[in-house]
Amino acid sequence: MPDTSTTSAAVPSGATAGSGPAATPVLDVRGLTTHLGGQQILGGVDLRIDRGEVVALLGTNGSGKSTLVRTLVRAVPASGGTVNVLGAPLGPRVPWHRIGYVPQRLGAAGGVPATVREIVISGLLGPRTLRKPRDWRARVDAALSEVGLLHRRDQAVSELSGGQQRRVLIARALVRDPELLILDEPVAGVDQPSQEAFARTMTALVARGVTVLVVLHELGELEHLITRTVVLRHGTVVHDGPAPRAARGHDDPDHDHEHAHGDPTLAPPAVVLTDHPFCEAD
Ligand SMILES: Nc1ncnc2c1ncn2[C@@H]1O[C@H](COP(=O)(O)OP(=O)(O)OP(=O)(O)O)[C@@H](O)[C@H]1O
Repeated sequence: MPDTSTTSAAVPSGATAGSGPAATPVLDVRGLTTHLGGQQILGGVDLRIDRGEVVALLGTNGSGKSTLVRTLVRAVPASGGTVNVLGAPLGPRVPWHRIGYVPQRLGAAGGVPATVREIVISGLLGPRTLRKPRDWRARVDAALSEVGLLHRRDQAVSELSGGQQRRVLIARALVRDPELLILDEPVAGVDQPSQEAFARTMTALVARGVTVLVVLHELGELEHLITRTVVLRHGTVVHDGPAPRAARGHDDPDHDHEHAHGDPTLAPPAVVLTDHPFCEAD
């Protein structure tokens, strides 16, 4: 894996992300390139996210959204550029315990005879320690309550619906009490109750000031929370700006919103490591 830490000089390591324009960004990505299977997937991505922002990452299928977030959590290696996360260059100095990641798929848990609680507990384990914190029971129960699955905690995760399994992964991320939450299509194909539970969870997290990067195909129930949209196309950012907001209904010919009609990727469209904490076998 390339060590991007040696090329990163944007932010002094250990700096604390704060508020205000001069504060250290939660995420600072410059010229990021990623290759997979011998092909360039990300072609020089620039992205800055400040504390408290809720950023939706959009784009058509295959535009590179998952590759970008997987690169940010070191699930796939960067091949160029610099990335700083919570003030540290991408690598072991990043405070991974302050970051929650929800992958697109259940990954390693699929087919494994683990209970809901065991999956969530795994979110408390770090890359260098398998020891649970003393208050693990309370934290696990709180995270499961947050996603409405406390009553399922002793059930095998394989017995849950796809939407419920996704909620377990969200609880696994929340149990870390993250400052930065990265989610990859958390509501794609999930049942309505799970979508509503997710929207309630996100509303509570945003109210607490958690910074969010979420891959989405459509803003849907999260539209009111999104502060910025970033659109990828062919592995590069083609739009980075305020979330489009319809002032009148979309059927109204005089409706007013900020996205370009001619470009479907700009319409209100369509939200996981060895020495890293989120290794997924998907
Ligand atoms: N492990 C891999 N090896 C080779 N190519 C890959 C790999 N993973 C993804 N790709 C390719 O990278 C491109 C971007 O895929 P990615 O999953 O990042 O897109 P996406 O925008 O998240 O798509 P979707 O919306 O369908 O999830 C696609 O062309 C895909 O085929």
